[in-house]
Amino acid sequence: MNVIYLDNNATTKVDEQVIQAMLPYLTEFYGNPSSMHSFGGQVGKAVREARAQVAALLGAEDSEIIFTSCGTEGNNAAIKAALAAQPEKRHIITTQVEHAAILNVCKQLEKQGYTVTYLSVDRKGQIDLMELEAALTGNTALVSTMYANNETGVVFPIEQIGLRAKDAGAIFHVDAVQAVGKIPLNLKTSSIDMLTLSGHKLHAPKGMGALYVRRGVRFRPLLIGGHQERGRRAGTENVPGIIGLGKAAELAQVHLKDVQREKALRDRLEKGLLSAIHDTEVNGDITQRLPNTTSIGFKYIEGEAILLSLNQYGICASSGSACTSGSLEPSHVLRAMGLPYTTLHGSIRFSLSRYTTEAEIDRVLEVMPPIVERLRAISPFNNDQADWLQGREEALAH
Ligand SMILES: Cc1ncc(COP(=O)(O)O)c(C=O)c1O
Ligand code: FES
Repeated sequence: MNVIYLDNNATTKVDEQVIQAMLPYLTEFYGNPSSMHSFGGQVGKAVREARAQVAALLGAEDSEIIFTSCGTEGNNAAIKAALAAQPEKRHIITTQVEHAAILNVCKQLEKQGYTVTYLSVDRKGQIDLMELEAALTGNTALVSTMYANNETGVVFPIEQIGLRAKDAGAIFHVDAVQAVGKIPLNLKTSSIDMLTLSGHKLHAPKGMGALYVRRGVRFRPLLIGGHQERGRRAGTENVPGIIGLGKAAELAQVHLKDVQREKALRDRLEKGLLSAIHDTEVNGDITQRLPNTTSIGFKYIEGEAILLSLNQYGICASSGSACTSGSLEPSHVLRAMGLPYTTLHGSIRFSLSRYTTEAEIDRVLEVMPPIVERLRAISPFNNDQADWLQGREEALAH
């Protein structure tokens, strides 16, 4: 059975050209980029080229790019660096809908005496800039928000957040793991101080990422050791991974030009599902959204049951973020948006990529209506019980 892969926000297929670019650095060019001999030196040159490719995608200087082991490392390093640079400040602002690689770091920092403001989101998944303004004080070291949400695709008003953070003298970090390669970026003209990206979301391998640190922003390394990455990230470089990320960045820049095709397929899927299946709604702000993502709530049924049924057709989607999907807890993102209980549990995320075809979308449109119909027929939660369930949910939340 052919797999129809619509879970690209969880991870993506490594591009064939990325693999080809990497291969020589797993075989013949195994030198250490820091070595004095030219055998290592040629590897160092390739690493410099990859850095330039990543910088070009972001509109950054080469020297502003630090290679990391993943998006999670980038986020950890950015937060810790921002706090270390301003030890007198003890306040952080983030949002309720961040990835675990931000939220769990913040929770740990709270235990260490920091105060964290978790900005709320509205029903569309958008933050309130007034709430941000009210939260900012002279004690705020860092504002860290995501560029685009991994579950809903909702894009935050990044520059408006950044300008407010800068006015208050805070460092502005952006987790752009889901945005890079899907939205054009130009960090030269941006208020972003630090930005995280992850290779495996843009057709490079897993376990590879980068952190952008604006020139002039004080940075303290997370990993201490050798002088690699200009002393900002110790450890012998993951050369094949770096070469792969560079190539993936170059390809992403080309692909950004025809992202409309992907968006058109996403819209076709969304419109098709909404018109064929009643009691269905799109979660999140559809005017400010990634071109590849749709999160759809199918009322009165369980998302996990839909996923299992889709799985039988070889269709991969997701009910929340891959990291938390084993937990059966409703998504913290959809919860923060205040979705009703009945939608919260029946929400599915479809995330497309440049490999998605029209035939694949049509196949999903073919199989989804009967799946939902069958599950609803056996669902104990019919319309009458929905109000009772919502009431119970609210009671439990208090
Ligand atoms: C928004 C966001 N931030 C951070 C991460 C973590 O990236 P990585 O898997 O490379 O650690 C992910 C991916 O799971 C993500 O979606
Ligand atoms: S894999 Fe995307 S949220 Fe963890």
